[in-house]
Amino acid sequence: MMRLARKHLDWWAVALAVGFMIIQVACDLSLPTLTSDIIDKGIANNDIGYIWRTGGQMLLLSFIGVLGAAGNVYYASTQSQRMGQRIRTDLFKKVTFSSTEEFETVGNASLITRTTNDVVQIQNVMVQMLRMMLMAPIMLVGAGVLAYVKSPRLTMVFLVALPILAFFTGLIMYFAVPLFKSLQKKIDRINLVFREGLTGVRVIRAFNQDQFEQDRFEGANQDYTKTGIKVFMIVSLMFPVITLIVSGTNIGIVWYGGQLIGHQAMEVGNLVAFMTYATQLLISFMMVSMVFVFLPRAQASAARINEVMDLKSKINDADQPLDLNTDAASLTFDHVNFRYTGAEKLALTDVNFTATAGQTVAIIGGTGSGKSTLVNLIPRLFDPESGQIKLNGTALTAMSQKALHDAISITQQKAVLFSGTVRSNMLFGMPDATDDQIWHALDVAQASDFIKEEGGLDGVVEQNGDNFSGGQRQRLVIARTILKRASVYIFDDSFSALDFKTDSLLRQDLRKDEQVQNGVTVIVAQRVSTVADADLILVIDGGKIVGQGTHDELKESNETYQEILDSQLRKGDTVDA
Ligand SMILES: Nc1ncnc2c1ncn2[C@@H]1O[C@H](COP(=O)(O)OP(=O)(O)OP(=O)(O)O)[C@@H](O)[C@H]1O
Repeated sequence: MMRLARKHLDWWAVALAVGFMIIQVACDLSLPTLTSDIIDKGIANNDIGYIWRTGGQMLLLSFIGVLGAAGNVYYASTQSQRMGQRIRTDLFKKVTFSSTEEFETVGNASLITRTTNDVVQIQNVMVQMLRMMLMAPIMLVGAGVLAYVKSPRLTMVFLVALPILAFFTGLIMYFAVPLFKSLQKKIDRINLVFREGLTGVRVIRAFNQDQFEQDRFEGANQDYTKTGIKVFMIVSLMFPVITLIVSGTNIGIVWYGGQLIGHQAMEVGNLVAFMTYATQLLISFMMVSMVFVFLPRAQASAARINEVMDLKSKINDADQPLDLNTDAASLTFDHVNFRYTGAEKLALTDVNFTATAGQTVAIIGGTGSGKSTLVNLIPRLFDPESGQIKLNGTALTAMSQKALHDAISITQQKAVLFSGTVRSNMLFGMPDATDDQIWHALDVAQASDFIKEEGGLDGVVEQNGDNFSGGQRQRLVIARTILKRASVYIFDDSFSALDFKTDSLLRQDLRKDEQVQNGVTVIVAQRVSTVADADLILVIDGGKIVGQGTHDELKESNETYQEILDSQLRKGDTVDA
């Protein structure tokens, strides 16, 4: 928590919050003494002028006290909100610009809770700390000293009241703190079930699992609610206990103070002032305790946020990145081995090939054979265990990730679109593209017809592109990939959602596109018809390249390729390149 506070609070604003708080506390503490003076000097001597003067002073001090409180609230609130905003920005940056592998250990649902709810916990405690944690100790010491000045003997009452108060507060904290900590984990669980329910809503309905999912969510929801009720019941005990102790202390003070007045060892005004100081002292004590009750929850939240911020990305830039030559495109895999973290087996073994500008490399293989793994190494989503990948003659690890990503245009297996318009989605890879360039990319991707029907480039794209069919979404992301000027164009299983005719037309147009032909094209596919016209086909099986060559060469000599070909021809597919 301190680490986050040090990083995200403006210390000048904290200093101002402290300054305003000191003004407020000083005014609050001076009022009981003035009340006592009015009683003992003004009323006792029937001095109306003194009463007016002192009353006026009290009014002025109250007004200054209110200004102090307002100043403190202003800085406490703005600083805690700013702190929240800055933490959220940092978290988002960290998640967006780091490699994905590390975040899998935290999980998406928990990441969202950490960016939202955990940050709110910290904000709430920070505003309390900047108010109560500052006010309470000053008030506690100030009221204690002033009460002692009024009557040292009567101060003994606190020797009884404070330990009782400390005992009950300790008891409440003992039970509440662990529950507060577990609340955050239970919110994670709610988010997880909610997210799964939301993203899988169609599957849930299709399999008639609505009730099962609802029960699962209800379970998580009830678990959170029960813990929440328990913890807030425990905390709410604090108020009656404090009221009881404050009232008990006042009774003690009146009883003992009355005796002192009877023996003329104390004045009435001083007793009234003493009672006010006693209340201020006990309430301050309670406020400090309350912060200590809520602090552990915020500490737990801070630890969860720091855990994300401390995640070290395995993919880093070289100290002095080399420039990337973009004139002559080439892609080389030089004896590349790759293993997923913690996996026993290599996911890719000794992958070796080179492709140059204008060439198309196609990767074909069965499900789980390692096709996506291979292409994911190109944008450095992961780094090889051994061997080297070179882009335009430079090792990927020797250039900056920004230069690398600038030189790659990729369509992932899952078509990802963002809410906005067709144009805003297209400009994602090339912000300065003209409308003509966008229409050309849409033409090549066989997408212009339906885009014209859907309102042109200003047509709305809903979240995830939900207002388009799977095949249309796929064509839109292919167009986005074509639009970007790059050295390597990667299409990871992008043509599988297209019908044979569209697939064939698209590849024909891709071959004619000058910009794409200036780079290397990598196509991942399961259909032989999609890869048949490639310059180099890599047949992959169990992470190994078991054959490479052209369609005609592989058809003659490669057993795995022949098996794939046979199975697809049997199913009635045609190899129409
Ligand atoms: N993040 C991951 N962590 C661990 N293992 C993984 C991960 N992603 C994939 N694998 C494993 O690596 C192997 C290759 O997976 P990959 O996704 O590259 O296959 P693919 O050929 O693209 O399959 P498909 O055609 O079904 O998409 C599989 O055995 C898979 O279980």
